[in-house]
This record gives sequence, C-alpha cells and structure tokens, in this order.
Amino acid sequence: MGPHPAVAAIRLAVRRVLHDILTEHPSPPSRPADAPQQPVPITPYDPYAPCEPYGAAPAPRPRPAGEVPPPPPPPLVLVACSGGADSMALASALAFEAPKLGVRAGGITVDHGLQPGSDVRADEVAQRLRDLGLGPVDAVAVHVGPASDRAAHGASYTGGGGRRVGPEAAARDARYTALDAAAERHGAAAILLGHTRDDQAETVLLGLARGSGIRSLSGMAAVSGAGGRYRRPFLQLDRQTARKACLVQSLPVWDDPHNTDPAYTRSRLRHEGLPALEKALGKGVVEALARTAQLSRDDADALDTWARQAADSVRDAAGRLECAKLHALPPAVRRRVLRRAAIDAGAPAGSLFARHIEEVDRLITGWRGQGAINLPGKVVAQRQGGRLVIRQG
Ligand SMILES: Nc1ncnc2c1ncn2[C@@H]1O[C@H](COP(=O)(O)OP(=O)(O)OP(=O)(O)O)[C@@H](O)[C@H]1O
Repeated sequence: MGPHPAVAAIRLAVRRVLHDILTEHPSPPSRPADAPQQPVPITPYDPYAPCEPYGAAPAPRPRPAGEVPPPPPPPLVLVACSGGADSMALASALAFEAPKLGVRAGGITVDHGLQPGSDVRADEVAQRLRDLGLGPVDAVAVHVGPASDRAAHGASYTGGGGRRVGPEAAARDARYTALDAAAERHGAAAILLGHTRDDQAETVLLGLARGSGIRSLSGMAAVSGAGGRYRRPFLQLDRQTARKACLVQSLPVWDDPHNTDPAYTRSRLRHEGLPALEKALGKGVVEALARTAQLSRDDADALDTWARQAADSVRDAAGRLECAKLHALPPAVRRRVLRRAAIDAGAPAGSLFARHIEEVDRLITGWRGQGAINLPGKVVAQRQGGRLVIRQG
C-alpha cells in the first residue's frame, strides 16, 4: 500500500523541486560498485624535497597525470522550518526524497526572540529536524530590528499603505538575512520554504488592496532570491494537505499564536477575509487567487521585458528621454520606463509608489506647464523642452 494521499502529494511536490535543483547543480555520477578502481599513482618519497615553512598551509599536491579529481560533494538543500505544519511537512518530504536522489538535506530554524521561551522551542524544532535524519541542522537566534522597505525574496507582505511595515516585516527581514547567511555558511544550493497555495491567495489579496498594479498581484515566486536560492515547493498545495500529512505521519507541529492574532493583517485576512469571500463567491476562491498570481506574474514579466526594450528607443542621442516618444508608448509600458528611470536616478524602489509615477506620467500625458515633481530619494522629475529630465537634485 502506498503512502497516504497527503503524504504522496507533499513528496511529489518536493521531488519535482529537487529534480530542478539537480539539473542546475548536477550530483556527481555514482560509480557502480563493480567499476574498476582508478589506480592512484604513488609519488616516490624524496628526502631532499624542500619543506613547507612552519605554519604555512601545505601547497596543493600536484595531481599526477591520469589521477581522477575527487568528485564534488552532492548539492545540499536546506529546509527553513518554523516548526509549523507547512514547514514540518516540507521537512519530512525533504528527508524522504533527498537520499533517494543523492541530495544532501539539512535544516535551519530561526528564533526571532519575540516570545518567551522561543529559544527552547527553536532547539526543539532543530531536534525534530535531526530526528527526521536531516543534517546539518542549525537553530539561529536573530535580532529583530526596524522593518526595511526591501522586497527581495519574492514575497511582499505590506500594510494597506503600500510600505512593508511593522513587526511582521522586521521579523521577516531578520529571518531572510539569517537564511542567506546559513546558505552561504553551508554552501547550500537551495533553501526550501513552506508557503502554500493559501499563503499565495492571501498575498494576492494584500497586493490587490494596495492597488499598485499586476506585479503586486503576482504574489510569491516559486523560485526567488540570489541565484534562485529560495524554492517554494508547496505553492500549488493547500494548507490542509500539509497539515494532514503531518497528522498521518505523527509529526508534532507548533501553531504560532501570531497566526491567529487579529492584531495582524494577514491573520485577519486568513480567518475573516478569505472565509467571507468563500461564503460570498463559493469554494475555489483560493485556487482562483493562486492562479491569478501565476497569470499576473507572466504578464508583469512580459511588460517588464517590453519596457526594458522600449527604454532605449525613447532616448535621444544624448540619452535624454523624449516626451513625444514616451507619449506614444502604451501606458503600462511607459509607466515602467518612468519608474525604472526614477530608480536609476536614485529613488529607492521601496518608497516609490504608483501615485509618484502617475504624477511624473502627467508631465507626458497631461502637460500644462507643471513644475518639477519631487520623488523619494531627493529625485526630481521635470520637463525641459521636449525632454523629461529625472535626476537627483
Ligand atoms: N522561524 C522560522 N525559521 C525558519 N523558517 C521559517 C520561520 N518562520 C517561517 N519560516 C519559513 O517561511 C515559511 C512561511 O512562513 P510563514 O510564517 O509565512 O508561514 P506559516 O503559515 O507560519 O508556515 P509554517 O506553517 O511552516 O510555520 C515557512 O513555511 C518556513 O519555510
């Protein structure tokens, strides 16, 4: 008899991602047991050979012709685990699938230090990961400082005003910094995150409420971070499946009280907003929102590419933006060109909102002699003759 359907589903999701990682970081081919050993040439002992100076690192032994270099170690994949149901299910699937594919698998849990006893819990989670057979496993304590505007990990949770704000964002920043450091320390090829389809639906709704275009509707990417470090195998899987997989495998899980605390926007959305939407619109809302994320991402990527190509064609020989050519572009492409120009001039991406770009756009489409527009980062946009000048002033 095969595994429970929930367990089969989480394993399949992880197996697919491990296959992708292996394609990008091929494992050394395993030598069949009966393959002939490569003879290792023996260097004759030379008593007159010069000695290494004391304390110096030994010089690498020149490899005799014909000696096969040692194979690189198989890629290491870490699971980022809070101890919650989603990431515990992910850890169990990784522990099951990785050895079968010749991948090394470890884990990391981050202690944000925001609740009493969080250090003890982090140690417990680390032990559970080791009990699953994962290694190396780290429990890392972080200091949660003020939140930044950075949105570099494919997730962008914000408050209603558009800025990434509050303790949630600050904890996330500290967590990703710790995860990045762990990946560097261990030379990991990837870090798996347990975001599910339900998390994706919530992220899309938060983006919708922000009203800043299809990029914010595109939710979290399946692959993100430096060099595609972060992978989200469960983005197509619902939260109930992950929880069920933990239940049938008797995996203890920790339910973060923040997840049910109505003080948090995401928690209200999860427990009040989405159920109300499902009641009004019927089942399938979560699935539809997750599909919206994927479609929006594809559209946003295409428009970004178009805008990158258009950016050169709207400049004069001196590299200045020509208003007439900007005017001829479709609005979605023009706004992207303007946004990119403002960022290149020094405006911080996280503080540049749709309303800023709309004002700059009016210099092109609604020109009636307006003055200069002040943008974040002391960047100024103004129309001079038929040119749009955006620079730090
Ligand atoms: N303290 C932590 N240490 C390590 N990884 C974490 C931690 N918190 C969250 N993560 C990672 O980020 C993912 C998303 O976390 P988030 O808090 O948004 O969701 P969650 O619903 O609480 O997830 P989970 O049920 O896995 O705890 C988790 O699945 C996990 O991979």
